[in-house]
Amino acid sequence: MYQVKTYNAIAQAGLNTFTKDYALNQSDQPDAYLIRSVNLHQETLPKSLKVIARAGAGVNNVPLEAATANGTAVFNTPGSNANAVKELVIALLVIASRNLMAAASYSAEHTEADVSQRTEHDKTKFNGTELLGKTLAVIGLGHVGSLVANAALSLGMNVIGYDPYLSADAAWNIAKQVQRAASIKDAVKDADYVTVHVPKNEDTLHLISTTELNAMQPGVNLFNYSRIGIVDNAAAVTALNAGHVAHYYTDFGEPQLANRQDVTVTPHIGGSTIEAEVNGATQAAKTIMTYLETGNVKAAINLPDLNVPFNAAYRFTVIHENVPNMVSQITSKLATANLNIATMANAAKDKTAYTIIDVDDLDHQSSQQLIDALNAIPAVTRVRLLSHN
Ligand SMILES: NC(=O)C1=CN([C@@H]2O[C@H](COP(=O)(O)OP(=O)(O)OC[C@H]3O[C@@H](n4cnc5c(N)ncnc54)[C@H](O)[C@@H]3O)[C@@H](O)[C@H]2O)C=CC1
Ligand SMILES: O=C(O)CCC(=O)C(=O)O
Repeated sequence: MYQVKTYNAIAQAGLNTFTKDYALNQSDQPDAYLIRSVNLHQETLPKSLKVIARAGAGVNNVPLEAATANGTAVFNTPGSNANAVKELVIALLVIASRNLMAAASYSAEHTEADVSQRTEHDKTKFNGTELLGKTLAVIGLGHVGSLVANAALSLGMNVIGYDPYLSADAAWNIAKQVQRAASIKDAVKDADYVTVHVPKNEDTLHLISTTELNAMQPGVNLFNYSRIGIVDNAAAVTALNAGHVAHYYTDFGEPQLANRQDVTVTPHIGGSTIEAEVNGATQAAKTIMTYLETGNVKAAINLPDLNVPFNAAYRFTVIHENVPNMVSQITSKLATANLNIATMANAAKDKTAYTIIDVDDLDHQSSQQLIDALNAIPAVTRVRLLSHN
């Protein structure tokens, strides 16, 4: 029985995906974590932990180096909540263009009779603009950014995208009318609205700061529905104070953004729809089961892709450092154990490599000895033995 520890509110419909071989509990010997936004950076990952699945996109709450050193695979659920973020950003574009926050709270501030008398008079206070023909800059054109860009096009906006790392697969999702910018400055310089949809990492910290804000035209509306820190909030506040940025919308609050008419902070609700939560939890549960039962890897954050049909009786999976001579050391241990290899595959990603070896016969007496011998190879971080039962 596999032990799965969950953190945060995980959609029950997703948890129902687990088969009877999985126990959901708070075990201190978990095989898997299924998480959302919990910050794991201060946690010591237990040695039993083979996989962390993040229901959602961002993995900045997961200590990736520690996980890799522990031999723990880390996955997210790409795209599972992208539509939810897209719809929220489109709603905010409409809110921004039509002064809708102020207009919608208007009736709450007046008595019924007063409203009926004043409506026609006061409506001029809430004049807006249309999105049709306005320009949106989208920084990051992955799962969320591509949906936002395409939806904005369908509203008649001009859309300029910037994403120097766009994958070939992701490029297929972007409408050809989205113009490509060569730099952030080029993307934002004529934009009425700027939205960022990039992962948080050391390269994207303060991606939008004073230089980029100064490159925007006065009156721009800025959106950060990615992560705190991608927009330099201190620089954004300076630009708001100068009247250069008209309004800043973000999903991530901090004290300097509080109590301002020109800032809207939503409480990290970008992915908070029933549909997105079910999608994410279901995808995460399936990922955990596939990895624990077959060792196969597709789109892990810290392991290379490796997909080998599991047809043999037994499978060894070995996570190790990406250094020379590992495969020969591993196979020589199997040779010493007099084992015939049915299938073998190896792949590497950055500093980490992963080897799968299938065998048809295995003497149970000596299997633990072999696991110990593989674990004793310097640079091996985790060995697992899988079988079909
Ligand atoms: N507010 C919320 O609740 C949610 C927030 N997010 C966040 O939104 C962001 C985007 O998520 P996804 O679209 O799913 O990720 P993704 O990985 O599908 O796309 C990110 C894109 O950013 C691009 N990129 C990376 N560095 C860049 C840079 N320096 N400049 C320009 N582009 C760059 C990548 O090439 C990629 O195409 C992430 O930070 C994620 O954590 C995602 C879902 C919900
Ligand atoms: O609602 C959540 O769990 C977080 C969504 C999010 O920020 C993400 O998927 O990166």
